[in-house]
Amino acid sequence: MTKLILEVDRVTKRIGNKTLIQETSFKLEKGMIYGFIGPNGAGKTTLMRLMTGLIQPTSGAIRIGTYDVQKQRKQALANVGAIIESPIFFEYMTGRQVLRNLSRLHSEIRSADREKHIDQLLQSVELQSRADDKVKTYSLGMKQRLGIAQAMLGSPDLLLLDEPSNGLDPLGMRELRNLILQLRESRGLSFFVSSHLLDELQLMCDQLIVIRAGVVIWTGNVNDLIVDGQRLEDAFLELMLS
Ligand SMILES: Nc1ncnc2c1ncn2[C@@H]1O[C@H](COP(=O)(O)OP(=O)(O)OP(=O)(O)O)[C@@H](O)[C@H]1O
Repeated sequence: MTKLILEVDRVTKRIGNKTLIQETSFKLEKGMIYGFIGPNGAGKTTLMRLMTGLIQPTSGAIRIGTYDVQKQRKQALANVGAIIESPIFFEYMTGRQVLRNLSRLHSEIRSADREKHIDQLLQSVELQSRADDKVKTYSLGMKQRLGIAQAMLGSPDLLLLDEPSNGLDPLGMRELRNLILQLRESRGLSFFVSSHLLDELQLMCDQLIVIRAGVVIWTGNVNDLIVDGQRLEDAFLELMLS
């Protein structure tokens, strides 16, 4: 049976007289990789900020598991990790120190389990051999992987990644994609990934959520949008022009 992880329920966000997100609803299920696409300014970052409780909806609700993000913020967010905008680390710390520091913000991690949890995370993102080097010596891809380890502190079911491939070279992109696919496989994690790099999304996503001018205009299986070996980019442009 599919397990519902997050539900966006008729969410609207207005700032001043501008409607950033309008009456938006969708559901995310366990073990799925969702691509979140839309033109510049469509509202992707705004919706991801709403989903992680960084800003409040004007109306509607966001539930994670059975918890309301607004009313039961702490319990709701225990099940979600996020990288919204690029992760910023203290570059003079080692990767392990960064995770150790941030782990203190997670009361659900028992202090006796902390070091083991951090070791497992470093291993999951393949940073164990560089764990005790300073972050300033890391490549962008390694910093992005450390960001994923940070988002996985406390073992959430869902990771929200806002444009994670930005700035990565083709090898870095492939490593990130393989990491996402492997974490879904080994841990049953779900991912919600926004990106303008549609070829990249096509290689890893099961489902797509398409937003235009604050309104979700298409949700469904990637293969239902793409016809006969078409590129996602072409299907997306057709949808935008329709
Ligand atoms: N605090 C704010 N006050 C007013 N308008 C805002 C605010 N934050 C975002 N906007 C506007 O809301 C719209 C959606 O912005 P958002 O950053 O969510 O889009 P996006 O889809 O993430 O874009 P991009 O692909 O360029 O990153 C834009 O028109 C933006 O200018």
